[in-house]
Amino acid sequence: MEIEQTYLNDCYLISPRVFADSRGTFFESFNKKKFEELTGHCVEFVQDNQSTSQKGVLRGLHFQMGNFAQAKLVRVIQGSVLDVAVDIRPQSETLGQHFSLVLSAENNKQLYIPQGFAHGFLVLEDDTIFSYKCDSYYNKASEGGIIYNDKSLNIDWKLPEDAFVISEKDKELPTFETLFK
Ligand SMILES: Cc1cn([C@H]2C[C@H](O)[C@@H](COP(=O)(O)OP(=O)(O)O[C@H]3O[C@@H](C)C(=O)[C@@H](O)[C@H]3O)O2)c(=O)[nH]c1=O
Repeated sequence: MEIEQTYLNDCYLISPRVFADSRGTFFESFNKKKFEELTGHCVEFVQDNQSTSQKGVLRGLHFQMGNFAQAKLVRVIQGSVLDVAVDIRPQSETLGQHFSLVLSAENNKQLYIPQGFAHGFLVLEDDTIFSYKCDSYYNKASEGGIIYNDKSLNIDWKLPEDAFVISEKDKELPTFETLFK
């Protein structure tokens, strides 16, 4: 397993070591001890989530507030997404900045998104399966979000917006400025 710090503090890119043989492949999708040794961060994941989506689906940008803030370890099991993590920690030097990358079943990359970030992804292939671990339980009352096309965040989603499929809830999300005014 290789872990690289991204330019956003505490946000890590993880590349598992993949073993291939005549049967297929094997890799450790999570190893708590190695993760903690390599990042210096203690993690206690309590919930695993999985979603399936068709090409063009955009989920996000989401976070949970207060005591229900969630760190997430995200990956793609089938297909591919453009994954985006936005630093919304009020005291952070990189407040409002984001990190994005393609996560796919082919590259097996994972992103560790710490608490205090908003997260979203755009699905790049039909029948994509997205899987993630969270260190805090889902709590509907603590859900927050930012509109995906927020002007100040300026995220390049790489595909034309008119093809996006977005939930009614996500279309109504506030701007970054509204949250941080
Ligand atoms: C996130 C979540 C949703 N649900 C329910 C609520 C709702 O009826 C249904 C679908 O929920 P949503 O529309 O919020 O699903 P989705 O838009 O996929 O939400 C997810 O988006 C990505 C970007 C994230 O980062 C996640 O943390 C999560 O917020 O599933 C749970 O029961 N547990 C959960 O942990």
